[in-house]
Amino acid sequence: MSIEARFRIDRKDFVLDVDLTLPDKGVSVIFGPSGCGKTTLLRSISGLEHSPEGYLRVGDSVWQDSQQFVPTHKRPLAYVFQEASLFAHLDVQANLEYGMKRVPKADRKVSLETAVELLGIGALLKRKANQLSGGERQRVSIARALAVSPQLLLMDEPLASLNLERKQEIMQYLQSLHNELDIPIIYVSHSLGEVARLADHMVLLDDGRVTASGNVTELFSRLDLPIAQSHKAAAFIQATVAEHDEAFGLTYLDFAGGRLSVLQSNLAIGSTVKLRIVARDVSLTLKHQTETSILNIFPVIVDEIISENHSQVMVKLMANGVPILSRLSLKSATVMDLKPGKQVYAQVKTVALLS
Ligand SMILES: Nc1ncnc2c1ncn2[C@@H]1O[C@H](COP(=O)(O)OP(=O)(O)OP(=O)(O)O)[C@@H](O)[C@H]1O
Repeated sequence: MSIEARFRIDRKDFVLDVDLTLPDKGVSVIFGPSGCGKTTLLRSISGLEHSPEGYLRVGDSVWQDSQQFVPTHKRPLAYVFQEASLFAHLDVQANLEYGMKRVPKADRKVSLETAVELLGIGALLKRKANQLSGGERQRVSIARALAVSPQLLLMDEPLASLNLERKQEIMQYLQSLHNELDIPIIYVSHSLGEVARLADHMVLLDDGRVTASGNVTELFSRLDLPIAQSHKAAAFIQATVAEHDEAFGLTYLDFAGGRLSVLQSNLAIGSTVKLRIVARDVSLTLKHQTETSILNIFPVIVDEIISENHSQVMVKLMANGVPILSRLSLKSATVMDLKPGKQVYAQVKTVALLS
């Protein structure tokens, strides 16, 4: 089953007009510039915004159609905002129990203990909410959202008010939520870093309209979308931890297109990881080079080339079906006579391990 959402909200200077199908598993990120309607879309899903002609189905439950509009408080969802909104005078435990008590026992799929453990807040339970740091407050808000065992979790830039260090820390908790819970998450963000680490599905929103919606790996490698034109353009791939090489301090990762190495990690053999390969770190050669310091080399087929400006091109490559991007000078592309269908070798300078 999926999530199906159709809304039209008319405001004086802004129209949200969307027709979306989202997976009912994993994290779907709504991504777009400030003012494009991300929060309005999330509010429409929650029922805080009423689009008269709207339609919303989550799995097999219809929350809105021409006959009915389930009010927000009756929708089995949880909403995490940018700023944590906890009861300042209550301790963390009481804050967590507050929402949970409204949920009938039979519907409690996430126990308080699980929520506490997933967000690492066991040591904070007796602390008053106004004695927490910003990052701790946000972790408690997320745990409180989980404790109501929602069928859908909505998160509106939950990391926006935190500094980089706190962001990284909470991101780890969000990743483990994603791995361990079966609750679909719709997550608003305007950070490509968050999208890269958390998203399975991405919706690009621009001026109230959906410009693309699909699997993250696929959207990041689409040359017609603005993400491929940003200086951070990158490919995201899944790989499996194959081997640790103690002698050289490396870990080998296998993906459909070959074997990659990263600095040795303590990841379990056989576990799945997400990797980022930035387009400007990928160079191409016509022959397999052996006299090079670059370790990560694999064959690829040129799929598409677009010119970015008068001196630079972006090349989409396929490594046995896995898209990889390479940003090159126009001169290199011309000298190598790159064209769709040509087989070349990708040399990757840096592979970043995201999870
Ligand atoms: N209550 C409101 N009344 C009228 N216009 C509003 C209201 N809330 C938002 N808007 C306008 O609707 C448009 C979409 O706003 P929205 O908050 O959904 O964008 P956003 O993509 O979430 O932005 P940001 O990333 O800055 O949070 C904007 O033009 C905004 O000014």
